[in-house]
Amino acid sequence: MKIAVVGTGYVGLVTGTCFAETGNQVFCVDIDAKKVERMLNGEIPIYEPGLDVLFDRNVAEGRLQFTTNLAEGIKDAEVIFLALPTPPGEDGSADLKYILKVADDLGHILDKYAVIIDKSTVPVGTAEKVHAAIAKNAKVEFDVVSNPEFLREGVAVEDFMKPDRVVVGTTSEKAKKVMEKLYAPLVRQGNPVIFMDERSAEMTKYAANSFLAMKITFMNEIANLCEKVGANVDDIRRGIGTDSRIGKRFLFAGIGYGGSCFPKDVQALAKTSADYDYDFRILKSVMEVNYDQKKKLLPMVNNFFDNDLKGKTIAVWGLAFKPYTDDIREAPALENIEALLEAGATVTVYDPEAMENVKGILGDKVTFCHTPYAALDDADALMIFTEWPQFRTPEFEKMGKLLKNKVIFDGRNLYELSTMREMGYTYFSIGREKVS
Ligand SMILES: NC(=O)c1ccc[n+]([C@@H]2O[C@H](COP(=O)([O-])OP(=O)(O)OC[C@H]3O[C@@H](n4cnc5c(N)ncnc54)[C@H](O)[C@@H]3O)[C@@H](O)[C@H]2O)c1
Ligand SMILES: O=c1ccn([C@@H]2O[C@H](COP(=O)(O)OP(=O)(O)O[C@H]3O[C@H](CO)[C@@H](O)[C@H](O)[C@H]3O)[C@@H](O)[C@H]2O)c(=O)[nH]1
Repeated sequence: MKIAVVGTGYVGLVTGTCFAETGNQVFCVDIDAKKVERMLNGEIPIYEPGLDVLFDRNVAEGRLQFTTNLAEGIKDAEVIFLALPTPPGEDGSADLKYILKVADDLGHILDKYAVIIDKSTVPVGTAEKVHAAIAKNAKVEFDVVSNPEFLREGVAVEDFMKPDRVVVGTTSEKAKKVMEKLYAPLVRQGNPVIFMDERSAEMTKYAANSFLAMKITFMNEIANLCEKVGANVDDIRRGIGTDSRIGKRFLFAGIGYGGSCFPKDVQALAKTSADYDYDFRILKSVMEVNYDQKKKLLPMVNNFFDNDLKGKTIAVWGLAFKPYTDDIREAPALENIEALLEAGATVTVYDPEAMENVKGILGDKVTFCHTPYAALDDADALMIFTEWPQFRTPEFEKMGKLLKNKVIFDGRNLYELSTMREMGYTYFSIGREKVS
């Protein structure tokens, strides 16, 4: 098929590359001329494991092309993906200006039937708005379909190529046939394309993200209670996760959820609820608890140093909001580092992928180190914010020699309490007893 992808950010690039890999002819369109220039030079603009290989192959074999010109990109395309940003507006609702601008442009240039696909996460009613914006000027027939994306950063290729399900919202039989053809190669392993109307598809995306954010938040609250009653949240996770009605995934207590999706999508669903005069109380709690959870380690650090961080050096392992990505959007590490700096501490940091992005924000306010151990040299304590695999089995003896105090504040529960005890560390984690 001939496919156009408008917006070559995270989702657009994965969508375009994966559809090229399954034999389609894909044109990616982006307004960012520098980004397009880099891609035309064969450079992939994001870090995502496994995507580079597919990107290189499909560019080399001519199935994946790039342009800044919308009319060139959509020429003869049967489907046009809109993978554009939907950042939170001032009132928390998803800002549709990028999508509606492209929709308006499409109305002027569409010259044959095409299915326009909302791939971005957009509130209920957006497909109708996109339809109206195109229809204002369109001279040809077209359909607008809602097809939300469920991929996770870090495992995006696997999620896209082997989706648990594909959700398609359309009430047009013609568009349904096109969507079935489009997704046939991806769902042959037996996972379904679930068809529904546009509004239900739009809600499904917000319901999925909000449910997962709630699941994590529930475990974070259980963790907070575990600390008070003397129970271990990891045991609780194993104890309840084995119940197939609950499931093992997304039960890891920690330093709060971050990233480009959960925070903004929970907020946007709350805004939709308010718009429709519905008081969605669970969502409000999820947001409140997560706000506090992200700062959870700070009182422990302050308390350990008698509320005086001036002159102290805190080493930080992990900046990305989760492993296998360089994405730092809403990453818990960032606001904790800001608080440490504010309190007068010096901060040394290490992250295998995200340091370049953090340099753009913190500049020389922190010291960027080339190895995890370099960050520990003469530091008073270690804080951990991202569960990169290389942090899981470090050399504790070497760490103990580098650190001034053998103390770790772990926002990801990476270590066994027994190991920490044996190695003589003071160890704070989430929802488990303190080791001292
Ligand atoms: N990042 C994820 O993991 C993820 C997963 C599922 C869904 N989503 C949703 O997908 C959407 C896109 O997210 P993202 O992370 O890929 O966004 P992004 O900000 O990384 O990328 C968006 C791209 O759109 C481009 N753009 C803006 N205006 C344009 C225009 N007029 N014409 C062409 N290109 C234009 C930007 O230059 C940028 O490259 C959002 O709604 C997001 O909520 C994201
Ligand atoms: O048990 C868990 C699982 C996740 N997290 C945190 O939750 C956040 C989000 O993690 P994850 O869902 O893996 O990352 P995203 O790439 O943001 O993916 C989410 O957001 C995407 C954008 O909408 C959706 O497409 C995905 O389905 C959805 O999982 C991160 O801060 C994680 O550290 C936890 O704290 N505990």
